[in-house]
This record gives sequence, structure tokens and C-alpha cells, in this order.
Amino acid sequence: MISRAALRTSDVIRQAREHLLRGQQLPLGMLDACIDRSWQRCMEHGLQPGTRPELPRLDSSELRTQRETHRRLIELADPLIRRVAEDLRGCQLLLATPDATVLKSYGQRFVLNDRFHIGAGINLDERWFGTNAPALALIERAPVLVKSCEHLLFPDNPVSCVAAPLLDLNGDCLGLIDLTFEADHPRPEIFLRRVQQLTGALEQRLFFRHYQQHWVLQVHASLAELDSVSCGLVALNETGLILAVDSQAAQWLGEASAALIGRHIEELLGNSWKEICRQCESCSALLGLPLTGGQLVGRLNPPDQWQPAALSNEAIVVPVSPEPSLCRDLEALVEEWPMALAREARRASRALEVGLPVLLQGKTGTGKEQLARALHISLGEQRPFVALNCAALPESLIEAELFGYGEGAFTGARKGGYSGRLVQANGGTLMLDEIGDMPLALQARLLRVLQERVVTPLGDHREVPIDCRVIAASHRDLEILVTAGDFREDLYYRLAGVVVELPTLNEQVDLAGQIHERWASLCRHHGRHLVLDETLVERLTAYLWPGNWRELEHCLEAALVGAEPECQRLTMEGLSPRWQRKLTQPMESGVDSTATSEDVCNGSQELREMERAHMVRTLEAHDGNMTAAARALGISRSTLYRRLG
Ligand SMILES: Nc1ncnc2c1ncn2[C@@H]1O[C@H](COP(=O)(O)OP(=O)(O)OP(=O)(O)O)[C@@H](O)[C@H]1O
Repeated sequence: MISRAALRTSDVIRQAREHLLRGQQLPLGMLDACIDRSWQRCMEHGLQPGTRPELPRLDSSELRTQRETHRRLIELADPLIRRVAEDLRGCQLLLATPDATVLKSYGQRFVLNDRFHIGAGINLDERWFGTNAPALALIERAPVLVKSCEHLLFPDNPVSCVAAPLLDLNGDCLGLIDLTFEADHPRPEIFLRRVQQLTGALEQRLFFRHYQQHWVLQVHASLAELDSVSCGLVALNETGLILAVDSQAAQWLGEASAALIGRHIEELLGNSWKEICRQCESCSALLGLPLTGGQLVGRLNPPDQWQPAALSNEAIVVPVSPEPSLCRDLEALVEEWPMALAREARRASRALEVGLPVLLQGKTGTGKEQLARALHISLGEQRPFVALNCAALPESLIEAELFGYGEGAFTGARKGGYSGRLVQANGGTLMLDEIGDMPLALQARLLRVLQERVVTPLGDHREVPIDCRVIAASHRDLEILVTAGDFREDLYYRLAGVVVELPTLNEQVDLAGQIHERWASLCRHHGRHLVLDETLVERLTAYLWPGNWRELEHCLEAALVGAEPECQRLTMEGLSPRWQRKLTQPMESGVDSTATSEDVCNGSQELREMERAHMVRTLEAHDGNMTAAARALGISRSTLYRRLG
């Protein structure tokens, strides 16, 4: 289907459309077979080229209900699709239900024609939308490519799309993933492969999840490919009997799944099952599989992925001992801050003191952790400060890490169990960093703990009372996440006792003054006395600083410690070539997508007007949804409000 569809030229497809409009039968083979079938079905539904259909679209509460219904699908697919969307700039990815209702949209937002944009809440059923990749993938139960001109009702639309269904272990359809890209892309089959890889990876994840209490054998002909989507998976019970075989494994093993299920793995491996299990008592083991017809490589994964080694891995836990530079007393920290912000920080400190939670919001490097530590210190230095980065922990470990577990809670649990970060923070402060990245299912458990103030460790029925102050932080706007259904509203209100929004460097009222302050403090710290050249300061203030304070600090400190001993004034020439380049080409400097919008906003009145018009258009394209529009523009929602205000 891939190559044949790719070979169809738009001229041939146009001719086919004309045949259809004249009521003539299409010559056999003129269209790709699945497109042909789809066009025939569309005609039977009364659709034909030129039909302008009314598309059903869910309102926000209906969409929330759909998302709740398909919560498991979203939790499974969301992180992977996000990653692909970040990779494939300029493409749009959709996650949809088995009846083609779009649950979420990622990346670019394409508009099909002046009437519809593709986004969450629309339903792409063939009966009203005509030929399209999501509908076809569901009907054909296979990956499909639908080129721009093959969309029966929208032949002049600017996009082509590929889609693949996501099947569960029984072969039932859980949903689908669509990838939409510009129609003139020369190699659409690349996207088809990408979407197949994505659904393949998700199906493997489902298999591992389903059989997490069992042994899972990965098989492939090549060691290098053992972790790829082309590897096959076999689930085994504790005695080595085969419980399930996925389609890839059946291919590698050269037999139908049904013929393999119920047989003993020793028949395939030649080794004793006991011996193999002993090899991988604490971790997965690599095996050579001497099979008739050739040698395969395998990896046998023991039941339950939660290994004690992984749980005690300190690298995934934010260290409890604070970095010296981050440990500043609250008053010293807010001394130079704008008055309103300093007032908010003091308010947060008072709130924390009486047990109210504090939420710190701000882009990366805006000083959330620094403020959290200062707030903690203002309560009394003797108490523990426990920071947990919710984004850095694998999803399967967060629960054990937060709530702890009892002895023998699962295979390989530490002797004596583990108290968990919440209990460790007892009497002190718990910082839940990047809380916006916490999976929805865990949010529910955390909410219960915060309400009831007791923790029940995994595998243990005893309740442990906890008494700690909570500071949550996120670079993502939690209100936006709540609106999008990605963060629980009730948890948001539980955490947002006092909200402090930390401004980006570009939002500082007196950035030049702040740069001088920071420079003076660094000079004191390093015992140097260099003057900052004013032309350089101008360049520094014009730069966008996507990494905020952290980036500024790196830039200034590197220049200071690298300056010649006799140097008295730091000018542009004193900076590294990389920094000189960044500061002279500010528009290109941004890895950060805020660069374009922000930079234009700093420009002339005319540019500002153009920027505003662009924002209004984007907002309209997103049905007035500020969250979605801000995301599409690559700026924060508050920035969007401000710029439009
Ligand atoms: N107001 C400030 N003045 C000067 N330096 C600051 C200020 N705020 C933060 N910094 C410095 O910026 C760096 C980053 O701060 P911090 O780690 O607190 O930011 P963050 O918002 O938690 O970042 P991330 O979200 O990436 O974890 C630190 O080295 C800190 O000392």
C-alpha cells in the first residue's frame, strides 16, 4: 500500500475524480485499491467532490468526557507522540478514538480550507469527512497514506496524511494515530514508516504492561535491533510455558502464535528454564537462541519491571542537600526584586508557615528552585527539604518513590521496605518540581494524600501520617493544563494556595540594571574588578534569554573567569565566539520557539501591529482557545493576554 499509493500522480487522481463526477466507472487500478474503495463508499453515502459537509465537533465538556473515557489510551500514547511531534517540526499529529474522534492534537495546526482546522474534538468519520487517513486506517485496520488530492471532498487542501490503528493484545482497536504534513513533501512514505513505528512501539508497551507480572522474552535476528519496534515479544509464566506471542515474534520464530502458545520455552531455547531464570535474577539477561533455521538473539526480562536497583538509583532523585548557590535567605533573595514580586514571595512564605501550599510557575531558569529553597529556609533551617523532580522519574517508579513500599511489596523490593519521599519530608518541606508532568493516575493518589495527610505505602496496609509543607513548581502553566484536561482541577486548587509567577528575563522591567547587579555579584565572588561595557550591556538586553537567569549566569561567569588578568573592561570581543554570534544574531539564537514572537514584539510599531494581527489570526484558528493559541505561537498564555491586551 505504501509504494503503490506513493506512485499515484495527482494528474491520474484528477482524471479519476472527473470520471466519478461524470458518473463513469473508474478504470481498474486507476486509484490505489483502498482509496478506490473509500471513494465508492463516499459516493454511496451521498458525498461527492464539491460536497461541503457539516463536521461534528465536541464542545469542551464533551471532549473532557471523551478524554476521561480514553484516559488509558492518552496516558499510554501521549508521552511518545509528544516526543515525535517535537522531532518532526512542521507536522501535526493526532490521537483519536476508535470512532475517529480526535482526542488530542500535537505540533502544527493545519487548516484544511478556509472553513475547518484540524484539531481536538472533531470527528473524521468517512461518512461526513469523506476519504481521509484516520477513517481509512480504522476501516482497513492497517497503516494508510492519503495524499492531498486523494481526499475526495478536499482535493485542494494543503496537506497529506498517514495514519495507523493502535491494536490491543486481542487485536481490538484502541485508537489511532495520524500524522499530517505538507502536501508537497517529496517522500511521504517516511511519515508512514514513522507512524507505523509509533504504533508499533505503543503496542509493545501495551504487551509489557499487560505481562508485567510475567517473564517477557524479546527476540530478533540482530542484537542491534533487539530494542527496536521490529523485535518480537513472547510472554511466559513462571514455569516457562508460553502465554502469548505477538505477531513479530511469530514471524521470527517461524510459527503461528496459536501453535506456540502453551508450549514450553525449553523446546525453543534448548536450555533448562531454571538455569535461564537464575541468570537473570536481578536484571534482564541476553540469550542466544539456537533455533532450527538460524540463530536468534533474545533478552529475557524478569517479572515486574520495578527493580530494587532502579529504585535506589540516586541519579533520578533530586539531591536533598542544596547547591550552595541556590541556598539564599528569602530577604536576601528578594532584596533586588521588583516590589510586587517580592511581596508575592513574602506572602508565599507566610502562607507556607501556616501550612498552605505554594505553587511556583515560571519558565526554565527563572528561579523556581532557588525561591523554593529560600522559602524553606525562612521556616527554619533544621527541617528537611526534599525535592522530587516528577519529570525525571520513570512513570513506573514515581509511585514507589513518593509513597514508599512495604517489605516484599514486589519482586526485589528492598529489605525493610522504603519510606518514600513524602515521609522523608515529614516536619519539613516537600518540593514537587515539574508537577505538570505527573501522570494523571498518580495525581489522584497525590490528591488523596494531601487531603487526608496519610500515606499508605505500596503493598502495606498501615497508614503513615505525614506532616510536611508542600511547594509545587512547574515550567508549564497548570491552568492551561487543567483546561486541556491534562491536569486535575481539584489537585490544582489543592496545590495553588498561593501562586507566584516568576517572570522571564525579558519580562524584567530593568534588565540592564539586573545584568549590572549580577555582574557586580559575580565580580565580588571571583575577586575581579571589571567594568561592563555599555555597548555589550545593550546587546545583552536585546537578547532573548530562553534559558533565563541560568543562561545569563553562564554567559557572564564564563566571560569573567575567561578574561585576561590585566583586562579592566569586558566588551563584545571579550566573549567567546559562540556568545558573540548569539548576541549579534538574536533572531537565530533561539532554540526556543518564543524567539520569533518575542523578538518581533520588541520591534517597531509596525512590526508590533503585524505580530498582533498574527496572534489574532492564530487565536481565531484555535476557536478563541487562548491555551492552544499560545502553545501554537510558542509563548506563554499570560504573554499572549498581555500582547493582545
Ligand atoms: N532572581 C535571580 N537573580 C539571579 N540569579 C538567579 C535568579 N533566579 C535564579 N537565578 C539563578 O538561575 C539559576 C537557575 O535557577 P533555578 O534552578 O532556581 O531555576 P528553575 O526555574 O528552578 O529552573 P528549572 O525549571 O530549569 O529547574 C540558578 O543558578 C540561580 O542561582
